[in-house]
Amino acid sequence: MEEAHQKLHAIFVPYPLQGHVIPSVHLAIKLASRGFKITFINTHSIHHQLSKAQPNGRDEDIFTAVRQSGLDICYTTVSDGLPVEFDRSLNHDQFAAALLHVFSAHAEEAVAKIVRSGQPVSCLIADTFFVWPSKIAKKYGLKYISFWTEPALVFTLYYHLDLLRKNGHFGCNDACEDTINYIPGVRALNPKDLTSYLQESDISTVCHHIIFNAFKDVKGADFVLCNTVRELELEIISDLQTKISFYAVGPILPIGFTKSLVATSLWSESNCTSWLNTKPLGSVLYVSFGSYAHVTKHDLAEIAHGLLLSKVSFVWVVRPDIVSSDDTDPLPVGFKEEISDHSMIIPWCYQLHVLAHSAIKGFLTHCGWNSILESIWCEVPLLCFPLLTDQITNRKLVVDDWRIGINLSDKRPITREEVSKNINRLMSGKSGDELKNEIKEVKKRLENAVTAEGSSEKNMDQFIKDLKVGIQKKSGSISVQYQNCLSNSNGT
Ligand SMILES: O=c1ccn([C@@H]2O[C@H](COP(=O)(O)OP(=O)(O)O[C@H]3O[C@H](CO)[C@@H](O)[C@H](O)[C@H]3O)[C@@H](O)[C@H]2O)c(=O)[nH]1
Repeated sequence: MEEAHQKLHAIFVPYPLQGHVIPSVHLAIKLASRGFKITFINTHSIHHQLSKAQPNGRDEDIFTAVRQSGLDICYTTVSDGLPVEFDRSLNHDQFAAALLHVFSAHAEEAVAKIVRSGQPVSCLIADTFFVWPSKIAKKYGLKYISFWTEPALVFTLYYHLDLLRKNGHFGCNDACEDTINYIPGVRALNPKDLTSYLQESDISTVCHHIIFNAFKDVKGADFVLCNTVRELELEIISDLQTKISFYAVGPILPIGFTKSLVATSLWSESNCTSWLNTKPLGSVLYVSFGSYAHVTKHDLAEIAHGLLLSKVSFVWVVRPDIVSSDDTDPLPVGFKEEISDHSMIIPWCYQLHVLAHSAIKGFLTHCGWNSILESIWCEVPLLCFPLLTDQITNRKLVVDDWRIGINLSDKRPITREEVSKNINRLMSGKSGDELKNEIKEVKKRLENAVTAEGSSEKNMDQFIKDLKVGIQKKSGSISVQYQNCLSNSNGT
């Protein structure tokens, strides 16, 4: 009874995309193992895809197994405003518009329902890319904890949009090409390393509206948790902490690397362990472009031919919608036959297992932030082919700052010769060894951060302490707000 009384109850709403759901699930587990009660809310669509991807295809509460292990995590689902079977990958802008304009109503209804049920709720944890959490948190008297799943560098760029505008680097016809040296905590940044959205001249798109509104909303957050490590982005984080309650708590990865107890894959995982077991140590290239970005048919063909030219063995994740979900067989004719048993093509896998396998030597990646953290953790150097959003900026961190990866190509469009040359640079010779040594050093920083005395663990302790103090201070006003809110929603 005593323990139940002290438990902090957080409602957790992840952004309904694979690269956000995975770290959100693991953050939820981390918080639950620190004594939180969590109510985790997926969209119906994410839940449907997770269920379909399960070997048994069963429509289950994804947290059943962790609850049986003693963690207090409840699970529910809510509509994102679109029919479950709607092809969100093919109709990206319509999906993004639903998240921008419609999802808040469904999210609010879900929050209101939990609050009205009489359960004591103290906070709302939601992805920074949502445009509504601070308003809903305020209405229901909850602390708002914003979860940022990209590096702190990208957060600070969006946070300082006004500075980028003022200096002619964003939102003008002829964007200035001078080095960006005025963002606090960021030493110098070439405009070509800004996120794709910050480099576009049309800033009236739905994604821009999401960014503008989300970064207005995050200014009302009580806390920001970021999936990064203080030692990797020290100056940026130090500056952000002078402005907001920002905590670096990464890398948020499944503990111990054993298969996660919670289903987090949106596609069925192919098992390539037996095949990898037949390959010599450090001989295979892992290729994956994450869950979200599309590759053009031209680039896909050049990568395919470049892989063949390199003669390196590879495991390539070719998602069913990698080019587009209405082009289900986009690889060059005869490619699959040509690779035979030398290499492997799969639609999806449990990436952490593959990266951790001793046969894997390098990772050709789109530079999604989770993939970068996972690759560092497994000490696998990266071959970078960023496609959009933060991936452009993440490449700069990997290649220019930390020197743990190289570019797939310095020119666009990419050519098969360039692809093959750089695969061989990564997989053999001096540059491969240098990258391996560097990545071992960076891995140490990640590893140290999550030890009991490490920065991320301490930041997590501090966050929980600060949250409790904040909740205690606000408890008087919370109950008043909460009562008002209940009266309003009951129409009294
Ligand atoms: O076959 C696969 C391929 C990927 N993954 C996992 O899927 C996640 C992919 O995440 P990420 O590498 O970050 O790429 P995206 O799916 O593209 O993630 C989106 O979200 C990220 C975090 O916000 C951003 O950094 C990216 O740019 C954005 O596209 C990782 O955890 C991978 O381990 C698998 O489990 N199996």
